[in-house]
Amino acid sequence: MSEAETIIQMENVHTPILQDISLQIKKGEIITLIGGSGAGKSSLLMLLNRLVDPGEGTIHYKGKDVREYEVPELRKSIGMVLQSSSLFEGTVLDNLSFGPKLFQEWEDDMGEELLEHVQLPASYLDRDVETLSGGEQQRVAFARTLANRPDVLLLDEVTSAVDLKNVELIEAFLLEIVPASAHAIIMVTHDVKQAQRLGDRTIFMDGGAIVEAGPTGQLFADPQSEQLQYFLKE
Ligand SMILES: Nc1ncnc2c1ncn2[C@@H]1O[C@H](COP(=O)(O)OP(=O)(O)OP(=O)(O)O)[C@@H](O)[C@H]1O
Repeated sequence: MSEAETIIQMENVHTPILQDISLQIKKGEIITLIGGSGAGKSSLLMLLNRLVDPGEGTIHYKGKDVREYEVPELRKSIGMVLQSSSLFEGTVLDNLSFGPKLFQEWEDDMGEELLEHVQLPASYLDRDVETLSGGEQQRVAFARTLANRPDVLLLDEVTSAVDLKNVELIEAFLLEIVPASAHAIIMVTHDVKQAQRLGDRTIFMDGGAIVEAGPTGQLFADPQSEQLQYFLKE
């Protein structure tokens, strides 16, 4: 089997919050990012789509420094979904079509197709987003991000405010998306069981640094650092 292509490479990145972050993410990987509150997980995600730039070090996306991309182009290709989605006022269709219309890529049958991915019926296209449940809103937020056909998804606590049924649905389509379109997913989660269910590799952060990283099964079965051992006991 040929070696999977590196899609993201961070080298010795420092910010006021993060210390010496180096990592490599390959196409098709799901990376789960764990660590206590304030460990720097969200800060790391924000570097990847240029919500923050490093003080020192470099970040390459598809072989090119992220600072060489136009920001809208980068954020189209590296999509982000947060814990509580901030959908725009209006209908589901308004939300789904917004990004693709900016890039003249909207086609009429896309709405239905996008909702299918997140298991919502086509009739939802005309629903005002305010009338949806929290879990449904979160699924629409995913569909809105997927509408831009991103190659990488950054997910920050995306299931922590939804019920179990929606957690299961979201996890199921995440596991489908990666093999179907070779997206890489970098996912912050407080739920270590979720990290184990989804992650190919897991990164454990503490104090703004990566303390330990490795194949998920191995990391949980045999944590090396005292910090991770302590974190898993909590
Ligand atoms: N804009 C900011 N200005 C100053 N400090 C910040 C800013 N954003 C984050 N921090 C601090 O940086 C540290 C890391 O925050 P970050 O949100 O990345 O952690 P996290 O691991 O995602 O935490 P949580 O799990 O609680 O969301 C925290 O101490 C936080 O208070």
